[in-house]
Amino acid sequence: MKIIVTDEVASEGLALLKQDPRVEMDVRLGLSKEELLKAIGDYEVIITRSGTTVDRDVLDAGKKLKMVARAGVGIDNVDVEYASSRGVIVVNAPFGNTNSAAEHTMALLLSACRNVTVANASLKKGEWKRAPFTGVELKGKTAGVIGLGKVGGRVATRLKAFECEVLACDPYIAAKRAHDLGVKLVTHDEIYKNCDIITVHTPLNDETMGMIGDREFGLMKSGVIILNVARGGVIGEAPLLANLKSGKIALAAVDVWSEEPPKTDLLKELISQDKLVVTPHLGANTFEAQVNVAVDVSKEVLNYLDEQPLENAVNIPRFDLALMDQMRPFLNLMSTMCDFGIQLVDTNISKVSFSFFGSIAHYDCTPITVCGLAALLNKVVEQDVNMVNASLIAEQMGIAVEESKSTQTDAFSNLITLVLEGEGGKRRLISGTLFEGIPRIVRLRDYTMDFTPEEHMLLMHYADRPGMIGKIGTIMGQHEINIASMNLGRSEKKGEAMVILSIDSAVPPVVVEEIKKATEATFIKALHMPTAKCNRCRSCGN
Ligand SMILES: NC(=O)c1ccc[n+]([C@@H]2O[C@H](COP(=O)([O-])OP(=O)(O)OC[C@H]3O[C@@H](n4cnc5c(N)ncnc54)[C@H](O)[C@@H]3O)[C@@H](O)[C@H]2O)c1
Ligand SMILES: O=C(O)[C@H](O)COP(=O)(O)O
Repeated sequence: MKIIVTDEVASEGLALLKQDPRVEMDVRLGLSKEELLKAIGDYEVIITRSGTTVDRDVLDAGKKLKMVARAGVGIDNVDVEYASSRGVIVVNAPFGNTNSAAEHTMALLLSACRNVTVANASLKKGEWKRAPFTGVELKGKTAGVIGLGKVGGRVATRLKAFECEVLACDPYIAAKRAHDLGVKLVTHDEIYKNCDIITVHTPLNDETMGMIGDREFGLMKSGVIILNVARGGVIGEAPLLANLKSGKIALAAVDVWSEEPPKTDLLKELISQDKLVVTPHLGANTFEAQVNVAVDVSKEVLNYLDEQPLENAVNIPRFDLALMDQMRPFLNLMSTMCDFGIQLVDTNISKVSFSFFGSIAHYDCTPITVCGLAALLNKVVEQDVNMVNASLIAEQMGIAVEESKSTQTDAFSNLITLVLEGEGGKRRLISGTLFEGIPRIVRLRDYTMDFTPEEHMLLMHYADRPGMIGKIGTIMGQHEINIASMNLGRSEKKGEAMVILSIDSAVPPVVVEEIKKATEATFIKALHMPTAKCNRCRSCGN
């Protein structure tokens, strides 16, 4: 697999990939957009930081691209929605630089409060000035944390250690988190009105872009201290400059910019302000954090190569890692049922229903549904369908997807039912379960069955009468096709029968035709299930 690394990523992480014989890696830093567009077509994985914009152009040019791996938390530089539509997995490293960003926030806050940067420059110039650099203390101040996630939570804890009263605002967290951190949860406006120090720790998105602008600055106390170590643009840069100049903001510190590196006159003027401490996006730049995020994304790339579950994919529905071992056999069952079911459909599909019964229904089954959808669509569209783009492709094709769950079940502790509906209301129903971790199909239409799908099978439906099995066996024997097992479902004696044969090799179309004639089958289909090769194996779970 060819990997391109376009930002500085710690060698300790990349070493994990380099030592893998399946990986061919090129580190190409400082590429212009044109250069990246030219190069990206050769690669299956791009490893980046915030310095590389992975937009539509890059994703379109990345014809072989399977994964965008962001060695850090913010993914605002990646067009995740477009990547998803193209089936490209986006992973990040959401934990490795949290502490680094929180410590950097405190470093900037203390630098601003104690005039460290300006006093440092003054002394280095040969001056000895003390009174102009008189600072302010954190103790006793009210500090507001906007975004009480991983970084915000750590900043809150550190502010408390400095004896600040901490207010926080985050509409998406449980009140318990604020309670556990010992901070008071308030509204955005209460933060603006009451705080001496305000620090933002939200992602940059449509909701948070320009979140702090003229109105919000208008609500703030005079002499407020403002920090942005989250993303450029969360605090409006023009109003920040205006309020720094007017003195409404006493001090500020900014690590992140709407344009990096900053080139506009506005940003240059903002950066030049004495009351503003600035750094060039250094929040995550500690040796510790860089090793952490590099190792984390490299492990994700290896997980992808090994077909193991991804821990930090941002555009794939997934189970909690703790549940993964328990759920993997159900993913296999679902793929098997879908591979089987789709071969029975001879019209366009208009609706797919996935129903989960029994103890499995206690869990979020979305990953199993999406896995099934991907298995189905892979068989019907040219495009490569995976768990990233399956739902989107179904929507584009006008296929309705339904999921239902019930903890009630009759005979099995767990049961999954797949219903495929085609044109003219044609329905195919398949129910499956796991016996000791192995997929079993236990219902086809209204027939009770019991078989483990195998690589080669023959399914048929005919009027049950004596001698049918013998006829089938004779024809198969004449063509030297060995029957491994047979399962028969009947609604009543001498009624209709549904028969499934597992065979050791494929049944050629002429033989299918011969059997059809001999049995007067109303339905007959030779099925090929390459994915079922492993169904007899009890250990690998593939
Ligand atoms: N300067 C750096 O180098 C650096 C380093 C790490 C993280 N970051 C940035 O810091 C930010 C936070 O990172 P994190 O790891 O803590 O992310 P996180 O996802 O753990 O936390 C973000 C929090 O913001 C909250 N939030 C979202 N919208 C909000 C809104 N409108 N108002 C209030 N809260 C809102 C979310 O509920 C979440 O709790 C991200 O933008 C990340 O990119 C920057
Ligand atoms: O979002 C992040 O992880 C931080 O902002 C760090 O970005 P960087 O990896 O470009 O330093």
